[in-house]
Amino acid sequence: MNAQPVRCQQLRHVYQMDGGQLIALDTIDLTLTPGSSNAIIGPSGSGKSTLVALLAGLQRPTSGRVYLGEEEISRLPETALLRIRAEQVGVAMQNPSRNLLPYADAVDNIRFAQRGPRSYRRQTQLPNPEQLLDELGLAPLAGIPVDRLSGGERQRIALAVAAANRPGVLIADEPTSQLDAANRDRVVELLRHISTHLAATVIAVTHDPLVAVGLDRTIQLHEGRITEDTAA
Ligand SMILES: Nc1ncnc2c1ncn2[C@@H]1O[C@H](COP(=O)(O)OP(=O)(O)OP(=O)(O)O)[C@@H](O)[C@H]1O
Repeated sequence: MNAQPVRCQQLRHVYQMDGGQLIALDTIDLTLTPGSSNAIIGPSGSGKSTLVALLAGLQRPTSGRVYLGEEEISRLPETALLRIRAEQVGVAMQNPSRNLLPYADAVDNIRFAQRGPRSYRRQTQLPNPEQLLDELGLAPLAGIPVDRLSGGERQRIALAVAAANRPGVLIADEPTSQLDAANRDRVVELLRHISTHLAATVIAVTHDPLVAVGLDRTIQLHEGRITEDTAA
C-alpha cells in the first residue's frame, strides 16, 4: 500500500448529550502529505482523539468531509468503510496491551492482525511478519511472548502490529504516554521509520512536545480548532 494523503474539509463533530450538545471539533481543514509523520497535540478535551477517529473512519463526522487518498470515506457505506479501514488504516490504541495478544510473540500477533475481517478477500499481498519486523529493526524481539517484553518494547511491537497490513495511514494514540525518555525516543524514531520506509502517513496523538518535535509536522488543537500548524 502506498502512502495515502489524508484530507479533511470543514470537519465538525458534535456529541449529543443529555443536557445538550458538545462541539468537539469545529471547522477543521487539513491536508496531510503522503508518507509524512504528524503529531496532533493539545490539552485534554481539545478534540485530538475525536479528530483521529474521524480521519481513520472509526467515527463519522457530524458534517464535513474526510478523504483517504481520493476516496471520501465520510460518505462510504459501512461495508466499504470496513474494507478501507482494514486495508488502509492501522491503529495503535493508547495502551499497547490492548493491541496485542499477551501470550503470543510478535510474529503471531502480526499474523493475527493480518487475518482481517472474514467478509471479503483482500486483493493486496501482505508482508511476511519476520520480514516486516526486520524492516522495522525489531527482529531481535520477534520470538518473545509480548507479556515478557518491557513497556517500551511492547509499544514498538504494537506499532509493528498496526503496520501489519502495510496501511497507507497509521494512527498512534498517545504512543509514548507510559514511557521514559529513552523509550520515547525509540518510539519516535520508529514512527518516523514507518512513515519513510513503509510509506505510511503517520498521525500520532500526543501530550508530549518532545514527541511532536521529532515528527515532520505538529498540529495543535484547542477547544476543537487548529490553533497552530508547524512543519519541523
Ligand atoms: N462519546 C462522547 N460523548 C460525549 N462527549 C464526548 C465523547 N467523546 C469525547 N467527548 C468530549 O469531546 C471533547 C473532545 O474529546 P476528545 O477525547 O476528542 O479530546 P482529547 O483532546 O483527545 O482529550 P484527551 O487528551 O483527554 O484524550 C471533550 O470535551 C470530551 O469530553
